[in-house]
Amino acid sequence: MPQIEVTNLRKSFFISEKSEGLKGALKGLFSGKKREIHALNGISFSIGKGEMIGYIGPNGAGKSTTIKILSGILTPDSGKCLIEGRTPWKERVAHVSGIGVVFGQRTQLWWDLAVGESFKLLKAVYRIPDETYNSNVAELTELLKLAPLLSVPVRQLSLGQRMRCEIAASLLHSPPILFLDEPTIGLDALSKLAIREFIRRINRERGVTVILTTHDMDDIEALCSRVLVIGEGKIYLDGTIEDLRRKLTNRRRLLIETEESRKLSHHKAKVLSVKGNRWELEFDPESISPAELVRELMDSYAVKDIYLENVPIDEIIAQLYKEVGEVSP
Ligand SMILES: Nc1ncnc2c1ncn2[C@@H]1O[C@H](COP(=O)(O)OP(=O)(O)OP(=O)(O)O)[C@@H](O)[C@H]1O
Repeated sequence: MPQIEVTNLRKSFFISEKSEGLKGALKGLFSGKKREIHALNGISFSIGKGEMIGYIGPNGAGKSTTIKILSGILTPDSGKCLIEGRTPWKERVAHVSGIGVVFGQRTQLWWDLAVGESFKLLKAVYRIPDETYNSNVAELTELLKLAPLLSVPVRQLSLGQRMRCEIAASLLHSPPILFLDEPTIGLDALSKLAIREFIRRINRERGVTVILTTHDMDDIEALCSRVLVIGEGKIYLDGTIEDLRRKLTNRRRLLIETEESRKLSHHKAKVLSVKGNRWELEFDPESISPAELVRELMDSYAVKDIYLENVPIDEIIAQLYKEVGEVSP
């Protein structure tokens, strides 16, 4: 049986209609005119224990709404969701002991308390036994390098430091499932790598199921074996990154550096860019194999260096988001 089973979830919001300007805003406030937004339009998926899922989609697609329903914060209008046999919004107390949640844009820590004090409060909130708490704090402190931060008030932490503490806080009660909503937003490259490495580790070593929403495709490529793409409140694709690539493009790129200033061309490849003697070509591997293309180019030009690559995932996702469209409020 899947650990998470979501069937036909729907959720709408009503927002006040308003015209432009202050006058329009005030008029909208009092006119009572409302417009319905279908944030989730009947989504279904199931997730097995220990999976690491990337949940992606354009702004306003319904990602955070899904995570809020899965964590019991929001109640859907209709549909089913069973997580380890529980319905999140009906059995909230039992449910929160089995999940960890991190919202990158919000904190679950107490702003004026030192991090260590926040952890102790969470211990009380979740009724974590001493032994579990002590061993988790020790392990998380070591893995996320929290020792110098435990005595610092949360409001004095940098974003990257706070995010490490947020992730530790979400795991203090050893939940088997972790929801991460944009955990690397605004972080520098080094902090992102540290957080990624940690997520990979708890997934591998503790078998924690991870659902990760992010706009950072490097996060997804580095971590997720499976992606769920949501657009206009519906699941648009459920598969591997390779499935995503294949569905949207089969084109490949070749970077080639020559030792001559002659213009480079090939009838089965399109030149995307030129910088000095460095050429970026795009081709369809069904019309010419990479080996054949390389051989033909090497026969015709003095080639210094050559590098084959896929179309970058960011470009693929940008193309995908154009297809699924942004949900405008
Ligand atoms: N509390 C709310 N009241 C009214 N509308 C809402 C509310 N929460 C979400 N929405 C609307 O529902 C839609 C889905 O929002 P949601 O936050 O789930 O999107 P998202 O995929 O997480 O987007 P982003 O990538 O921008 O964070 C949007 O159109 C949003 O404006």
